[in-house]
Amino acid sequence: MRRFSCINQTLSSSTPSSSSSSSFFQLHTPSQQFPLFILVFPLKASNFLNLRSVSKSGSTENSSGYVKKIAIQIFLKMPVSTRSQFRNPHHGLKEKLKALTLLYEQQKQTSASLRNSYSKPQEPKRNVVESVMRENNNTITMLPPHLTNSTVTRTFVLPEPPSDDAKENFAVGVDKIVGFSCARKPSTNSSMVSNSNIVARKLSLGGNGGMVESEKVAESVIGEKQGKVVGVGGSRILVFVRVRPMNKKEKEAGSRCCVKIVNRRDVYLSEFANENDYLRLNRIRGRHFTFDASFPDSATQQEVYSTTTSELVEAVLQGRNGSVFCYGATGAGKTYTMLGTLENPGVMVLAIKDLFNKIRQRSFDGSHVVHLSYLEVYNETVRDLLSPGRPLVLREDKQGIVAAGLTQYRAYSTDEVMALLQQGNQNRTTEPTRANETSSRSHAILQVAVEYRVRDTSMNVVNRVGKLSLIDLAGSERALATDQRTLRSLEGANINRSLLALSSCINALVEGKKHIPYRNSKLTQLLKDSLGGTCNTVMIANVSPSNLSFGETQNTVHWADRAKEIRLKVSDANEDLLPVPETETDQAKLVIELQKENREFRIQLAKQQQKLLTLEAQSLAAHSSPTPPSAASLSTPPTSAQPTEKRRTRSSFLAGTCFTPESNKKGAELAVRTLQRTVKALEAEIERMKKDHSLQLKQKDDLIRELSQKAGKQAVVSLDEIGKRMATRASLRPKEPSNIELKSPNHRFRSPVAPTAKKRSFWDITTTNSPSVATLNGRKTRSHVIPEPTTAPPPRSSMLLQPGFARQRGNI
Ligand SMILES: Nc1ncnc2c1ncn2[C@@H]1O[C@H](COP(=O)(O)OP(=O)(O)OP(=O)(O)O)[C@@H](O)[C@H]1O
Repeated sequence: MRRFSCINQTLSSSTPSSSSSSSFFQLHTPSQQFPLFILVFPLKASNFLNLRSVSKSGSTENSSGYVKKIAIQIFLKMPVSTRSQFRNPHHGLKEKLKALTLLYEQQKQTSASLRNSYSKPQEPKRNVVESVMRENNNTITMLPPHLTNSTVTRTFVLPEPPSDDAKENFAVGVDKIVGFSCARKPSTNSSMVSNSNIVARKLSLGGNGGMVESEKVAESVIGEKQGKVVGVGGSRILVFVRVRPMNKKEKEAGSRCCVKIVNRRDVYLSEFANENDYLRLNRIRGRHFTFDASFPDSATQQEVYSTTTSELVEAVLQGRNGSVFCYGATGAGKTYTMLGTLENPGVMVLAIKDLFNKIRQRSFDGSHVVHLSYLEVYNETVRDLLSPGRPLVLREDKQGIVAAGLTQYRAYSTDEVMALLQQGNQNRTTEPTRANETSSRSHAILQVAVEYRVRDTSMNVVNRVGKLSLIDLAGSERALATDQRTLRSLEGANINRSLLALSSCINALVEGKKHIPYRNSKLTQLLKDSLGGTCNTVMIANVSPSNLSFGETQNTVHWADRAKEIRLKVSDANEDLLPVPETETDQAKLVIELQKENREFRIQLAKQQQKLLTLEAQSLAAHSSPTPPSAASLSTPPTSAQPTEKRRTRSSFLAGTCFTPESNKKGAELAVRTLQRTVKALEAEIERMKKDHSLQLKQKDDLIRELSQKAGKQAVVSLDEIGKRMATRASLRPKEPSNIELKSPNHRFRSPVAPTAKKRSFWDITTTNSPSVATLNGRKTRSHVIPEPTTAPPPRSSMLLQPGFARQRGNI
């Protein structure tokens, strides 16, 4: 018995906490001591070593053999059910699994508690399990009612957004499960913790697509500057991803967001699956991609345009080709991105507006001509959207693939283009499908060609043509996603066919194959220039945020990621040197020479003006001479006709002797004072002249009044007498020498007998025609005919009385 107890002790110490120890004790529950020995059999060799040592210490020889014997006896005495436990090979494994599960749970709880204490440092540490439970409870209250009944089994943790320059795929701990909300604002930690029956698996690296090696990034030609993606040299396609907002249908279906944009570039895809779907849970993968820029559902149309396309518009104006195309599942927002709505115009509209604005700004350097065409590829036929008719045939010429007979409209303004675009869209094939009410069933290509001529430095005429292709692809789709009706499925098949051809081309281009299968579809033929040619290309991948469209989203993002690797040929400006006729060259040369001459003259003129200003300044300084100007000179202000000689002599005088540099300041002060005095004198003179003038006017009016009163009293006199006694204002004026030439227009109204009167005035004409007026010296007038005033001197000749005459005071 002593030996047995020793063995028991040894066993207990060798298996302190393992599951085998627990089963060991369970087997001990019978009161007999025998079962103690039963466990000896499964024990390892080390235990036997212990046994041996015990037996040695207990001076028992061959103890193991003895023990074996007893054990066998006991074993044989055992009931069959108990014996079978030892034969079952899986029994130990099960126990091990149980122990591991327990260990895992413990570790999980520990990490949860650590995380909890990190996110909420104020909270006192508490039991790990309790903490996890509390989190879970929180989440339950946030879930929709149909989800709250489900069993809470897992904790979800949102990955910390990687820092801006993190180039690795995001990965969390092996056993962590991640998921995130689709709220526009960054979600809080608590909202990330989900316990529904839908679980999201950890984002893991999924194939090549997710790989963003540092070299790749370093090699990347993209630079991000103030939110703008800048392509350098356009050596590869720029790829962008745009997530549309969740629509009503998706919200009603209780779908969850499976796309998350981080740092404006990184896209995280997360698949959600029912937690009971074990097989699927094992297969699904979250993925991480990086693009040139990624737009969340809150991004505006303008943001998308300025980040993706505005650079292309600039390049088109320099004679380069550019194309933008949207790719994505049906209803993912391609048409919204390209066309937009009236309130939120899309890339096509914004690009055209921008193009015309830029043309207006730079129209000085050449004449721009804008041509526009709009076509669709529907069921593998090319149709003109601006003037619908028969299908068009694609031909290849030196410009590339062209649709023969396609209407090229010359556009002069943005409004005109808008109208054409609207007209084209009305002709475009759209049908409601299950996935989208206004599903585009065709690929639409709007092409704007800008042609302009400029002269280079050697006066050659250079013709530049830049083309911008804006492409709204039809949605890639599954037949189930649309309709099963014949026409729709045929459309779908054709759409998929062309998209498949597109993806084959992308693959071939990425792999650097010599043969690119452009000819597989009309779409790829038309996109040949955009994909592998000398063209700056932008691809916008549109995705839905809903987990119900996860498959389509993953496909789209996968292809977008592939497309990133497409290299483009270096694009030169499309320039042609045009032959210029000789006469035109001569004219152009003449124009240039004249312009040059003109410039020189302008410079000379500016210099002369400068000189004049200097002279005027000097003349001002001359006025500030120590001898103040005389009163006479003050009363007669200097006119522009004043001889400059005088000023020059003064300036030379100043420069010569009178003023030394020391006395300059004094002289300037003196000049200011003198000028002030001059100004005052001039003002006084003006005032005096004003008074004189008003006095003269008053006197003149008095005289007129007096004369007219006298005229009323006079009897009728003979015409001869009247002729002799007529008084006019002119008669009151001092007599002028007859040889003075009249210069002022007022003089025209003076006496018609004046030998200097050259023109007949309005007065002359009207009075000549009036029958009732008197005739003076054979000339009819409308003058005031008055009897001879007693005071007035007898007039030498008849005069016209005109208002507003200035006369000298002394004559009245
Ligand atoms: N960024 C967005 N903001 C607001 N609404 C959007 C956005 N993107 C798409 N939508 C809306 O989603 C719906 C489907 O978009 P749209 O028609 O552009 O999809 P699509 O990819 O062109 O589909 P299809 O390939 O079937 O033509 C439209 O009602 C559109 O207004």
